Amino acid sequence: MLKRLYSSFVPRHKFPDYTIPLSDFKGHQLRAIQRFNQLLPQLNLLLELRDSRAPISTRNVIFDDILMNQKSPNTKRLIVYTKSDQCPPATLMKLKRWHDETEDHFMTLDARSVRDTKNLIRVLQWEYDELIKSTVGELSNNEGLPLGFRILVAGMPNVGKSTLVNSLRYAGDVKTYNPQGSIHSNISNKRRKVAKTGGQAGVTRKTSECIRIGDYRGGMYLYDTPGVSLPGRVTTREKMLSLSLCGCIKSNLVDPIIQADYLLYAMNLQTPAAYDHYTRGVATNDVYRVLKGIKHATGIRDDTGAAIHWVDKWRQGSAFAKSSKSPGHISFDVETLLEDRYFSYKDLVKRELDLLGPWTTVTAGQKKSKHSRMATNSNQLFNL
Ligand SMILES: Nc1nc2c(ncn2[C@@H]2O[C@H](COP(=O)(O)OP(=O)(O)OP(=O)(O)O)[C@@H](O)[C@H]2O)c(=O)[nH]1
Repeated sequence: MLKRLYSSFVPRHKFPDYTIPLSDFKGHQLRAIQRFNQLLPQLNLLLELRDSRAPISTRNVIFDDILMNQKSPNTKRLIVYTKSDQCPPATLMKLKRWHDETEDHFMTLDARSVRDTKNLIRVLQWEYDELIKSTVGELSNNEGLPLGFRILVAGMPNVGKSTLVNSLRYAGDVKTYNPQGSIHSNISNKRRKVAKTGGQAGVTRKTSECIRIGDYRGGMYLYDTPGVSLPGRVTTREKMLSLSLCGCIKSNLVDPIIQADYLLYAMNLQTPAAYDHYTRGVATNDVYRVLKGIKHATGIRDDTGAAIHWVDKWRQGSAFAKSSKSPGHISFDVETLLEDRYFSYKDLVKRELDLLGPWTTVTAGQKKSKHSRMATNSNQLFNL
């Protein structure tokens, strides 16, 4: 029955040309970038987090630029795609191909899972060993470097940085560990929570002090950082919508009905079964038809309220959790649906670096008067 209804359905292949803001860049994010630049010479690894539901949109070209322009190119990068529990399997295959092409190291994980975090710790220990081998020449018994292994956890707002920092801190300290029993277990021990987490963008406002994880070779040390958004000139309308669905920009920046329409657009390109319980099994390009079904199912009275409710469920990742008939997860980035001959990740990286251009004029640690500081910031924001 559903198949028959879908077979005549043609999804939109282009999203309508709505006007929406193209940046959510804030003053504290600029300060975070200044702090990155300050810390860079003593860092061993940049742990760059991206949301696996939107691997393209949550990629921040600013980190590429910072790493490329570092004076002593010692800092390595490991890309971590979080929220793997909500990642469509097809995206995983794409990630492997893309990163093979660019020769980046990457992994996917659920930042709340002790098992996944333990795997990450093993990778970090391996990186630490490699660093010791390359600097000292050989590995000796549990001896580390004088400053330990220093890691900066960075990424867009709300991708799960603080959650991962808490998990790493917890998993690094756990001495007895049962891999079977620990899958997806939440870090519930509040005493171990060193970083504040939350479902909204911008919870972390300042780069943390060093946080020690475990005692491997004298310890590994983390810095938790505020999420950094994209400058306006490297964003697109679709990117902002994707970021909005992931919670990486303030939820009220874009009209909720437009967000709901984008969600519908993405679902139609993947699986209308993700919403058709609201439309009696019918696939549609009409967002108001879906909102009508949501209003009916929830008792919400207005379209905006229904749109907020629907988008929020997807943003939090709870939309499928309660449904036994889950048709799978949705990618918010439509690039992940394109065949390789229509989309090249490598080209995208290059294109975004060109678009960003020479922008890193922020000099770390400069002391300025309040007035000149505000002027610099607004000029830089203007340039962004
Ligand atoms: N399902 C799922 N949820 C996650 C995962 N990682 C983080 N979250 C949730 O995502 C939300 C944001 O997590 P945070 O750790 O606060 O994100 P952040 O990157 O530190 O955010 P900012 O402080 O705004 O930069 C929280 O509600 C977390 O519970 C994950 O791997 N899977």
